[in-house]
Amino acid sequence: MFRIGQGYDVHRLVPQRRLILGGVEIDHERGLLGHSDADVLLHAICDAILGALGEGDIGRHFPDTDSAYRGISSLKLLREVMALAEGAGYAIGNLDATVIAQAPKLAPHIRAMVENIAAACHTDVERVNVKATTTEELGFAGRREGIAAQAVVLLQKSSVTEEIPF
Ligand SMILES: Nc1ccn([C@@H]2O[C@H](COP(=O)(O)O)[C@@H](O)[C@H]2O)c(=O)n1
Ligand SMILES: C[C@@]1(CO)OP(=O)(O)OP(=O)(O)OC[C@H]1O
Repeated sequence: MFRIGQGYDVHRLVPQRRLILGGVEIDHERGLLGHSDADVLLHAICDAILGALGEGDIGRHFPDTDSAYRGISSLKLLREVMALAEGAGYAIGNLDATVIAQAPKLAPHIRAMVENIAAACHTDVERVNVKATTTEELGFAGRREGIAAQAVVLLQKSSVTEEIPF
């Protein structure tokens, strides 16, 4: 009836790439490098859902050797992952994620990220939480070399989610 999963991802910050987090394009002097749009937050969420389903990871479902995924919006990947969950009879119980970034300041963008994630997962914004933290200038994130994200997702059988409001 319940399945829990966690996800973690890191992407490198480089010049001349767009910075997209939670499906939101953020004005910044560098962006994340990847085969897709490198949306590290959505990748961590995809992995958490896949983990809850016992379905491996994002690289297994969307290999970075497949040109179909070059530059793809990770919102599309999240919708596909969610379709797998729904096909197995699951809906989001709740989802919590943290973006680990020294910069830029993400607080002004969090609400838009939550709305994108909730829409892609066919759930209410009340079931989705996104946080941001720096690492106090320690480590790769602190040196602004990359951005990391982690996520935890609880999946519930859809029948339960319909009966029990959040
Ligand atoms: N990239 C970030 C990082 C953090 N925030 C917000 O600032 C708060 C304090 O961060 P600490 O790392 O000093 O704990 C944090 O709780 C976030 O609200 C942010 O907006 N963007
Ligand atoms: C998302 C995919 C899509 O090809 O590519 P990347 O953007 O490189 O992201 P990563 O987190 O390395 O996961 C692998 C791939 O699934």
